[in-house]
Amino acid sequence: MDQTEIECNCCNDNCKRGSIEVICGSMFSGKTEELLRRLRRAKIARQKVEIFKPAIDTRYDETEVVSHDRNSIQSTPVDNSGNILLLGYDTDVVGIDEAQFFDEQLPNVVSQLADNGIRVIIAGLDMDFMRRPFGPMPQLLSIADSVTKVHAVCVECGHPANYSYRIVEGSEQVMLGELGEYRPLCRKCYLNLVKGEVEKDE
Ligand SMILES: Nc1ncnc2c1ncn2[C@@H]1O[C@H](COP(=O)(O)OP(=O)(O)O)[C@@H](O)[C@H]1O
Ligand SMILES: Cc1cn([C@H]2C[C@H](O)[C@@H](COP(=O)(O)O)O2)c(=O)[nH]c1=O
Ligand SMILES: [Zn+2]
Repeated sequence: MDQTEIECNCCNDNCKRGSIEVICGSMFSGKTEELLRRLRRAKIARQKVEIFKPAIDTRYDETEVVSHDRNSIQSTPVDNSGNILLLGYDTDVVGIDEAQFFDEQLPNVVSQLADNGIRVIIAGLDMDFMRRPFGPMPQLLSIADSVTKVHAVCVECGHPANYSYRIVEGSEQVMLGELGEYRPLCRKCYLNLVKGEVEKDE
């Protein structure tokens, strides 16, 4: 049994109780890798798996969920969370990547799926580049049966990184990007760079 999977005491089988698992952290923390690992294991267990991502996330591929290491899995891009309810109803496991980009109905949608016996596994950024809670993530974290917080490596000092620092201009919350646009940083290095920005402006 996976450490993060909920152990069932009533039987050793899949008793279709449904659950919500959330994987969160900064950019490059391994959220997508962890999502892919759990989904692959479910497929090996011959479970029916459906994977969704927001249609706006076209960074590496239109339809695949792709990690920064270029591991991938086929997914269905959807432009709102209601489509996940329609398309994910008749399955054992639903995977959702980049959950921060979905609308505020996503917590309601995943609750309905889990209440109908589906295991829902969600990966998303908990904070944006200004360390503000991102999209529906706070609500998802509060209704989750299990939460896994993963960390990247701070590119400045090598300590665990909790934040995604934006290195390009732009104050909009949503801006797709990779290492050319964002850097994973620990608290100390994040604050140092923000302080440097303020001093530059003065
Ligand atoms: N600073 C970093 N810290 C950790 N992993 C990094 C870093 N830079 C690049 N990577 C790569 O990113 C991979 C994780 O990618 P991914 O699962 O797509 O992360 P996330 O979905 O959290 O952005 C790691 O396995 C590693 O190879
Ligand atoms: C911090 C931050 C990130 N984004 C974008 C950048 C990427 O396209 C995704 C995160 O992808 P990952 O799989 O977690 O690496 O989100 C954004 O739009 N706004 C932000 O503040
Ligand atoms: Zn650091």
